[in-house]
Amino acid sequence: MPLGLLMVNLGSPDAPTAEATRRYLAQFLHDYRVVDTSRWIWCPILHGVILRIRPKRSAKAYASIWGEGEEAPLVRITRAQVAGVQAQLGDAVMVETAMRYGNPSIGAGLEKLMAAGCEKIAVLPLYPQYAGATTASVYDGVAKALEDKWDVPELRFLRDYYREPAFIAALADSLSDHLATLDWTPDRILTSYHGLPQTYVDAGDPYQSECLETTVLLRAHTGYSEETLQSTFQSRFGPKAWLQPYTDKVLEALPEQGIKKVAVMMPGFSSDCLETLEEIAMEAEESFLHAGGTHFAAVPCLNDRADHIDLLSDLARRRLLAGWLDEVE
Ligand SMILES: C=CC1=C(C)c2cc3[nH]c(cc4nc(cc5[nH]c(cc1n2)c(C)c5CCC(=O)O)C(CCC(=O)O)=C4C)c(C)c3C=C
Ligand SMILES: [Fe+2]
Ligand SMILES: [Fe+2]
Repeated sequence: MPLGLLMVNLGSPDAPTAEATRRYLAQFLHDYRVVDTSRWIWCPILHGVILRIRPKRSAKAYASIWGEGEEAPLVRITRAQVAGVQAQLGDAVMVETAMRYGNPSIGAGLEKLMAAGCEKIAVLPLYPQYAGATTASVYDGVAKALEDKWDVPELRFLRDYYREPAFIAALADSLSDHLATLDWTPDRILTSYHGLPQTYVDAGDPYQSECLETTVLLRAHTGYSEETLQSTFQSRFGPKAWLQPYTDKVLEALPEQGIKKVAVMMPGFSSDCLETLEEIAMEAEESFLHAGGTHFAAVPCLNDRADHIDLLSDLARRRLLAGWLDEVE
């Protein structure tokens, strides 16, 4: 009987169309972990305004990064990660891809594993830093997918992995590999993390401190100073205050301070996606150059780099499957 490993990422629309994007955003933005506002207030705004306007705009952005594949970059890259980890873990473990929103769903992934006879399933949310909106939402998604089952598998979850030395080393190597392809050296390197409403952190979400600690660990590993390697937060949504400093505002202000060569890396994203490929590598680059910057580089996420596959396989073996593996091998 194989062990099951479900690798879960956020998800993307099924196609870069307004209709598919509306379906995806409707599921995503109904999650209380993502938007904690009372439904009496939120649903009229969501259905009356956001789901009428945003899908068209976001679909255009998705179309600009979609490429030739049938699936969105985030889904394609996650499948490549799953294939890499499956190759390393061998036949004792069956590895499946799942998305918190959209397809392939968490429910479909669990069904496949259970149909193959997995009675023990480990869940690896592909978020290095914990946030209620991401990691805890995966826990909810797994519980929800199992709520109509009489016979539920034994489950284990990974909470975060930003402190793993191999994660920090992979980030540092991906940065130096990318910088080696440039014929210029950045004056400033931003570590840009997805944002979160400030109120969530004030209420106790540890995400901000895990992001800041990631950058501290990366500084210690690379030797970059506090001034050179700076943390920022991107991808705001709505009018509330989100975690600061905001990546776009920092980038727009840097040229005036004489900092015109900038590299941005995104250590909170395990694979490239809309927020890295479009928001940073297209939009942020354009506004930085417009503000007077001369050189801009977006460092690719760890994606299916060999060191990332090694890290994910090791996390699965050491922090999820330990003990279970001895029983099946
Ligand atoms: C509405 C509130 C949002 C919260 C809170 C939020 C937290 C959060 N998200 C990620 C990672 C990703 N988010 C992505 C896209 C995305 N995020 C939001 C909103 C919130 N995110 C929206 C509406 C979207 C969709 C795109 C758009 O319309 O702008 C993605 C990329 C998905 C893709 O298909 O490529 C990722 C990844 C984290 C890590 C996080 C909290 C820490
Ligand atoms: Fe609703
Ligand atoms: Fe998001």
